[in-house]
This record gives sequence, C-alpha cells and structure tokens, in this order.
Amino acid sequence: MIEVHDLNKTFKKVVKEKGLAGSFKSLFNPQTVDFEAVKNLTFNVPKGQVFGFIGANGAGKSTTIKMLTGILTPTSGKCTINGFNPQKDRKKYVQEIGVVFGQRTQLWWDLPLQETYSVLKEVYQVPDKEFRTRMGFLNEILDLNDFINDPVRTLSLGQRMRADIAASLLHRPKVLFLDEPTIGLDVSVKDKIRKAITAINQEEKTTILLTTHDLKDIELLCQRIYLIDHGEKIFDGSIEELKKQYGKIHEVVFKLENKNDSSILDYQKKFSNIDTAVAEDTIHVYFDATKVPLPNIIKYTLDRVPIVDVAVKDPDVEDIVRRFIRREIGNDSEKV
Ligand SMILES: Nc1ncnc2c1ncn2[C@@H]1O[C@H](COP(=O)(O)OP(=O)(O)OP(=O)(O)O)[C@@H](O)[C@H]1O
Repeated sequence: MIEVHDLNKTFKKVVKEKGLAGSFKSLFNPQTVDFEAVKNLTFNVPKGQVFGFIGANGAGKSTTIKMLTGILTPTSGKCTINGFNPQKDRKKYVQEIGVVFGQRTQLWWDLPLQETYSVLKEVYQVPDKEFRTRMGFLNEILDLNDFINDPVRTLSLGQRMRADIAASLLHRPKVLFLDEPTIGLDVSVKDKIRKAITAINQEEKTTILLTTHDLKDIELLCQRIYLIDHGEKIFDGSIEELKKQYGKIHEVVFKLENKNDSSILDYQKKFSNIDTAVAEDTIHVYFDATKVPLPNIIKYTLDRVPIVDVAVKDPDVEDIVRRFIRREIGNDSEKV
C-alpha cells in the first residue's frame, strides 16, 4: 500500500555567526548549509498494517510524513501510495488518505464542528446517505455527539483530537497518517483514541502509519516498528525481533548507601561493553549479558561500596524504545 524507495530530503539551513553582528550578517547575507533530514529511507507497508514510525525529536518523522502526504517534495527518491505519486497525482490522491497532525488542526476554528464535517462532505463529495452512516459510525467510535454543535475553538484538546481524527476518516481513506495523535491527552482520551484506531484498522483494513512518543501506543497499536535516527533507518521489524536484537542489553540497578560512593565505581575501566547512568544514590548499569557476566558486575560493586538494594531488570520493548527515543541506543548500538 505504501512504497518508499531511497527517499531523501535535504533542507537549506541558515548558519548564523555569533553575536548581534552575526545576526545582522545572516539577515542581509545569509550563509546556508545543506541539512539531510531524511536519508535513503526504503520500506513497504502492506495493506491493513499499523506501521509504527518511531524516533527521537528531530529524527525526521514529520518530514517523511509530509513527503508521503504530498506537502513536501522529496529531494530524491520515490514514494507511491496505493499506486499514486503524492506530488503528481495530488487531486486524486487526497481522496485516498486521511491525515492528522496532532499539533495542528484541520478543523475550521470558528465553525461548529458539524459544519466542518458538512464542508468536508462537499470537498470529498460524499453522498448524503453515506455521510449519515459514516457520521453514525464515527460518533460511535469517537463519541462526538456531546460537542458536535460547539464551535471548534471551544473544544478541549481531547475533544479536538477526536474531532480531527473523525474529519480525517470521513471519506473512508485507505491510508491514515497519524502524527502524534495522542500527544498531551489524558489517559482516558488516549484510551478512546487507541480503541478508535484499532476499530478502523480491523473493520476497514485501513493501513495506518503512526508516529508517537507514547510507549503504550507502540505496544498496543503497532504491528511493526520502524525506528529512525537522524533521518536514517536503524530498525525495521516486529516487537519480537526488536526484543531479540536489542534485548540482550540488561540493566542492573544499585542503590548506594552513600551517594558520593558513585565516584569510586569505574565500570568502564573494569569492563568493556558497559554503560552507566548515575542518578543521586542510584547507579544504573547497562551491560550485554552475553559479554559481561552479571555476577562479575555485582561482585565488583559489593567489593567496593556498601549497597542498600540491587535490582536486575530484563529489557522489555518499552525499555528498548525509550532508550532509542532518548538516543541512548543509536546507529552505534552494537557498542552497547
Ligand atoms: N523546513 C525546514 N527547514 C529546515 N530544517 C527543517 C525543516 N523542517 C524540518 N527541519 C529539520 O529536519 C529535522 C527533522 O525534523 P522533523 O520535524 O521531521 O523531525 P521529527 O522526527 O518529526 O521530530 P519531532 O518528534 O520533534 O516532531 C530537524 O532537525 C528539523 O529541524
């Protein structure tokens, strides 16, 4: 359904010299450098898949979605969605897709919500009967009735997001692009939105490309995870494969009796393939269990400092993805 081949996007970025003089200089004589926001992305998403497009802030997710939806033109490479070129076949293509940018709305701010749907009905040329049935279904999965006559500007964020998702689905798109659809929402609204996404995917076999920083979204919704970092693919596969590939990194957490003791422990000097993070009186030690035996780490620690507590954590998907998003694992992840 979605075919992406060697997709690239390079932006020109203005480089500013330091200070006020630098600001004036770049205002009148801007110097630019090329910045590769998306690099050689290649993937295919089959019909009906929920594809989790995941990465840290600035990884290139929105830029990719903008190219796939025809808002931006790729610098090079190709994307085809259900046979359409998003840039060339724009008019026909918009009938095929629904798009939600969680940080922005496509609803008319001053109109009652129902009016927005009536305008969209005309834009997408949805016949009357079909429109009524569709609104009934969308109301059922997204609970719109309580606020459907209110002006959009008066809606809460959760109501607005549900309204936006309904707007993107009005014309029964084959592909749905959801860029952070649960951002800033409380748990109960997130839950409602997740159920609606699942219903659409299961009942209509809609292909869904989802970007999110919410780990529960990833776990509950994504059938496949595609991780990108600095515009490049770093992982593509199922949750099980992700666990297999990166799940070898285990974590042991020591709670120290005296927080100043952390300086006594130099794991990097003693062991190779090891990473640490210190927070107050707690030390997190990340290690590859196939290379460094856990008893050695524990012995090394106990021999040197008094410990109040030790906990060993097996990595779960949330943990792995969280570390990716925080850039604790990147292209050089093999180093641990
Ligand atoms: N129009 C633009 N001009 C110059 N640079 C841009 C432009 N749009 C995006 N970028 C840069 O491209 C990189 C990728 O941005 P993008 O918005 O795609 O990231 P993202 O993965 O969606 O991040 P986030 O999770 O924060 O939304 C960033 O470094 C950003 O500053």
